[in-house]
Amino acid sequence: MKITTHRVSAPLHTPFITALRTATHVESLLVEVSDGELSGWGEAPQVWKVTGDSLAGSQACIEGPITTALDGLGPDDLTEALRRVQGAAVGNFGAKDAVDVALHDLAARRRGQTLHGFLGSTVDLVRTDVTLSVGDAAALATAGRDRVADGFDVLKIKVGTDAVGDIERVRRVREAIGPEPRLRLDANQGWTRRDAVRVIRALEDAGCAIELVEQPVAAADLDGMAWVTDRVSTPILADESVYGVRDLVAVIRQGAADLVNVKLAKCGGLAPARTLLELAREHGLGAIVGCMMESHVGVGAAAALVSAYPTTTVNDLDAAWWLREAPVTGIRYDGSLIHLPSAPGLGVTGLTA
Ligand SMILES: C[C@H](N)C(=O)N[C@H](CCC(=O)O)C(=O)O
Ligand SMILES: [Mg+2]
Repeated sequence: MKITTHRVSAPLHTPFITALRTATHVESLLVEVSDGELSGWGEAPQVWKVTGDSLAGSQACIEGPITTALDGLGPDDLTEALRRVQGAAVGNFGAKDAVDVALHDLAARRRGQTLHGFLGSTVDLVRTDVTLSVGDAAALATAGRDRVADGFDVLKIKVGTDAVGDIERVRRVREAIGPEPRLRLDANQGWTRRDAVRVIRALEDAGCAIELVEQPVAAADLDGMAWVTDRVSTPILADESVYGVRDLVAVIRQGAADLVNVKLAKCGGLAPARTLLELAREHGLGAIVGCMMESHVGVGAAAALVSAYPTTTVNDLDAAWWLREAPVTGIRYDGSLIHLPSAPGLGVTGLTA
């Protein structure tokens, strides 16, 4: 098998702003694994402020230890190939994700199947929420109304930059969109535990009907997250606190959250993501599948996953919707619905530009 990497810098139509970072582009390494005839595709997004993965680091890992680990292996032994990818290096989840997905994609194509079909799915539509960037109350209220008009019925508001102001911002969005659309919040680690309880209780008292609050406190502060989870009625979703199985076990043991956000770029691809979803299910923890700011390749793989392994609520797979133009063919958005491709694998036929 031959592995080729392509650096992609794709502009967004609107800046994506969280408590951790501002992105104007998706910066990704697209990875192509070829058997000489067919290619499977995967994606390693650069997210310095979340995973710490960079294009250069992912490229070095893929061209170095991962390529060495796969040396001499044919495309038919998917299980062994996936095992070798995970064992090739410590960390480097973006690099492992890209090659894991590309290997799955190649295996699906070799059978003439879509990736979601290969994973066992019989559905080709997946629902997503849409994110509202950090902003002032008026801008958020307008963006909320616009997204509902675009056909989204689950909105995720980025908060966490200023706890007191967050209460008013969220209240204004709820007022602007009315009672029907679901609202969820993502603080991206921006609050202290006391801020988190104060904000969430204020929103509960104001009747804002928040579906869930994602990563209220610092990733490493599981005690703090458990403290918050114990003190509010709104479900708490662990994101940056959970990369792999060890992290999820810690969250479960401490009762630190009600749900977990599984992302391919945090755990290293489809195989480890399935393990996490299974573990969450066995322990009665809710789960969603999310994404980093990444393109149709990474989001397409995550959408294929949830079409085969349903989660407990609507997933957070809007990243590719933010792109001004698609750098590859594959999934397509229609309001809150993601149409999975009918072409083999992820439906990627090469770079469009
Ligand atoms: C894109 C998705 N809706 C999202 O919000 N993901 C973020 C991290 C994305 C990034 O910073 O690249 C999250 O859930 O924290
Ligand atoms: Mg998050």
